[in-house]
Amino acid sequence: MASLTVDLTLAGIAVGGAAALTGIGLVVTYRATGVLNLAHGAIATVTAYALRELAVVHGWPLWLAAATCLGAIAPGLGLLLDRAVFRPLAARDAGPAETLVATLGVFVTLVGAAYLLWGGGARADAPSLVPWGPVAQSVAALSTVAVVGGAVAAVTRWTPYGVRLRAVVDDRRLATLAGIDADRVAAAGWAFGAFTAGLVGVLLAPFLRLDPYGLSLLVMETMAVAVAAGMRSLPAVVAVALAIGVGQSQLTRFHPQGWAEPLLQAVGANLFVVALLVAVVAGPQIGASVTSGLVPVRGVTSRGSYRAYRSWAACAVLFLLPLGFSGTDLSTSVQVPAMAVILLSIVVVSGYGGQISLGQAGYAGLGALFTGLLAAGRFPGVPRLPGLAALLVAVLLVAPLGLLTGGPAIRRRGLALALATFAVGTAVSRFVLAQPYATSGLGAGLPRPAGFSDDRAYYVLELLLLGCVLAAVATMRRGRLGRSLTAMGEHEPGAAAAGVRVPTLKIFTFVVGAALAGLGGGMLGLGVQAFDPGTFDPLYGLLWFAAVVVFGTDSALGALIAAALLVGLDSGTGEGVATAVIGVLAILLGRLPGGLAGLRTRFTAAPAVRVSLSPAGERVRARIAARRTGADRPVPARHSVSLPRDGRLGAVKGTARHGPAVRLTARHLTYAYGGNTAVDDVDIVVPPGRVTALIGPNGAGKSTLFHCLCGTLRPGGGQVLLGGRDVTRLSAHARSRLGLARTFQQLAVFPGLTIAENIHVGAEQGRRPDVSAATDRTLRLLGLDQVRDEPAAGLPTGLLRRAELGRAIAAGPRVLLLDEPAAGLDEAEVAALGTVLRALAADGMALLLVEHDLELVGGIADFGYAMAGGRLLAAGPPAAVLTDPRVQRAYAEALP
Ligand SMILES: Nc1ncnc2c1ncn2[C@@H]1O[C@H](COP(=O)(O)OP(=O)(O)OP(=O)(O)O)[C@@H](O)[C@H]1O
Repeated sequence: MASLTVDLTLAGIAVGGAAALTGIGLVVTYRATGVLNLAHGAIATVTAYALRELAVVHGWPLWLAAATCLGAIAPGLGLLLDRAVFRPLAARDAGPAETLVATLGVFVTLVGAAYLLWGGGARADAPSLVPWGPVAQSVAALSTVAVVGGAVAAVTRWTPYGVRLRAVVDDRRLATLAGIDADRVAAAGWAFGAFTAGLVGVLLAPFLRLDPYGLSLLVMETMAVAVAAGMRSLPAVVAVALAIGVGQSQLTRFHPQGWAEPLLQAVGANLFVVALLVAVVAGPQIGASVTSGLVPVRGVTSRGSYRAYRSWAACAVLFLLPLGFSGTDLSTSVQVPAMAVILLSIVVVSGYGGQISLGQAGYAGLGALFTGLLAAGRFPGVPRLPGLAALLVAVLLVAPLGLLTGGPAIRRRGLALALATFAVGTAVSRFVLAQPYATSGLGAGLPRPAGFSDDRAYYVLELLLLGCVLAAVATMRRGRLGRSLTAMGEHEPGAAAAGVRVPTLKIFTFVVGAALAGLGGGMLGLGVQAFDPGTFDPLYGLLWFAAVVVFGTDSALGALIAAALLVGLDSGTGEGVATAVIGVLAILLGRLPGGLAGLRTRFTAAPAVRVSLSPAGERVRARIAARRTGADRPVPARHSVSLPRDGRLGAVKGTARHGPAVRLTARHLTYAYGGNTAVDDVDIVVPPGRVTALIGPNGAGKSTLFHCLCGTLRPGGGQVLLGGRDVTRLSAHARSRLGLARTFQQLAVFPGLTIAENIHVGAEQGRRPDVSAATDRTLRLLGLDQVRDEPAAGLPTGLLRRAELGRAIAAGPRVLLLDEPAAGLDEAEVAALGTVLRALAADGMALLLVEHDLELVGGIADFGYAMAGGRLLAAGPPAAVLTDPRVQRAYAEALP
């Protein structure tokens, strides 16, 4: 017994050691570059194959092959990735979403390349650098971890590189300004990270299957240890890795009775997946807290244009083409509509809702599994159902499971959400799809619906279902739902401030996404008449996501083309080609803002002879031009876009619609960031019919107080009252529905919507009966009626500030909080803004103005508060506050 315990512990240490190496490599790369390298596992796989190629195929001595692989190939690959992929992204300040897609692209490319070069079968002859036996392996693993971890600690602590690394980690821009070559630091980080990946690959390959997908995925799962350690602490990485490794092997000792045994075995075998799930769902947020749309690539939104109709017609011909083939064997073609429905599920979640989902393969697999079980009469408590009914019931069963990823999405964003959805997809695959108790007997003979048993008839049925899905997806794009989704995807806090019920909408998109993926999976299962868990491997979740992003995340047409490409390439040229092609395209995307959709417009939007278009056509052209340049777009000279100084202020009348005037009150409000108290026992009152100003030097705590008032931060102490109602614990969107509106310091407009649509979003969330009239009135009031149909993307800042203000006031708020509304406006615009704000106050609205423009404050405020160091310094008439010696001293002290 004791020897069993020791043996299992040693085996666990060997696995934990490999996971620790993965974690160390990931953390170092992340700290040096800000990139969580999802391709780590693929680099491990390629290095392991390279070692086998040199030592086994070409007969090199093992030490020479290992030195070449670990000393040259793996770090060289890291350097290549740095130069070719990630440095260009860093140079143009690409967002976390683009970087994530690039790492996925690298992952998919390397896996596809490994597949093409070395085939898909598992290799049992990977050479081992470590003698067999648990003692030797665990000693080797521990000593490697000690050497690598110790070297990293020594380098970061005691060498000039370490100092530079720490400076870059703290503040990359500042470090660069101080003369540090951040690119070299990043290159070293990539080389080291790839070296550790290679080390893990060559250590693990002999003991596991060496196949392109399996090893890559396995190493990816072990990134749980880095995530659990908050991507920071190396000792924590090692401790978590060893604990999971040992726990995993010790679990193999337990053999409970009945259903618990396979479950326990599955938990044991997949403990890293469980740990990843727990770490991303319950652990700290990793990565930047991204506040804008996560998925950068949007297709051309010239919906309704001639070119769009032409593309759709071409696509329809492509999908109808197989029906013209002679014979009845369409066994490959039947996979295309099913795949298209699965990819459309990603379009809904990521393109429309702006949420990253890497786990759609899990839902597709569940759809196929449930369809099979229902059709075979093996679903517990449900009688055997005919094929079509089985498919539809399966969709209904899968839909609520969308909560599995929708739930984490409420609190998680960016990288954390990507990992959470990946972990959910992997867990579904491992705990359900791959379990014999769920799937036995479904390998073959899944019956198609009666009357659709031959390929041709079934293909027609699939086209009908695809048509229904396209119609449903198109309705999601329109009207209030479409605007709310776009707003949420492009600026989540902005959408919440406008009153969009962000958590509900997120759940909704994930539920619809799960239903569609389930439908596509079921169609695929019926199409190939078998349930194969391998078809829904978690890796496909990554590949399908990359494919959708490459063809324009919000483009339904792109999803159809991607589906045809994925199925067609693999069946026509051999498996692995589609993977490699999609991977390369995803990498290229980083070099081509706008994605393939952007590429399309590049060639088609600039005809040699410029034909003059109708006004609508010109708008599309302008929109395309903006996408190509990404620059601020000049506003057409013929438009009058200045703010009205007085003439149109009649439009203000009745702007506030949320009922009687109220005051906003903060009592003893306190907020601390860790140990730093940014707001300290502050009392303020914002009465109706007045402009109240809040001033103070940089770092005074104004923004933090502002966030506590509007609900984006939850104060640590004190109360916020709206009228008599305590709203301290209400979310931002709930406060907005009670009549509290806000603008943002950093512009919060929705670039994918027109100026009028931006304002419409605010008006319709305010539940006004007169949404269109309120939108028109607001456009007039702010002098925006001439640019109402211009897309917001790329318009000048002054106009966008007004559009944001318009969105806030169109909701008919009773209290309006403005965070530096004059930033980016010229003198005339500031003066006109002041006139509008005074008119709003005269109409009964309560306004709070956080502003650095003291002239504006002195000119329009009725009452002023001054803060410094988190506390109120002075309160009273603006002139008195501005000249208060304590306030002047605080400003003087804050000067550099
Ligand atoms: N996200 C954060 N994490 C940690 N500390 C923060 C954070 N945001 C602000 N702080 C700190 O809280 C204090 C108050 O910052 P705050 O941004 O509220 O001041 P402010 O008056 O709005 O400044 P500014 O006019 O420059 O926007 C500062 O010391 C700042 O460094």
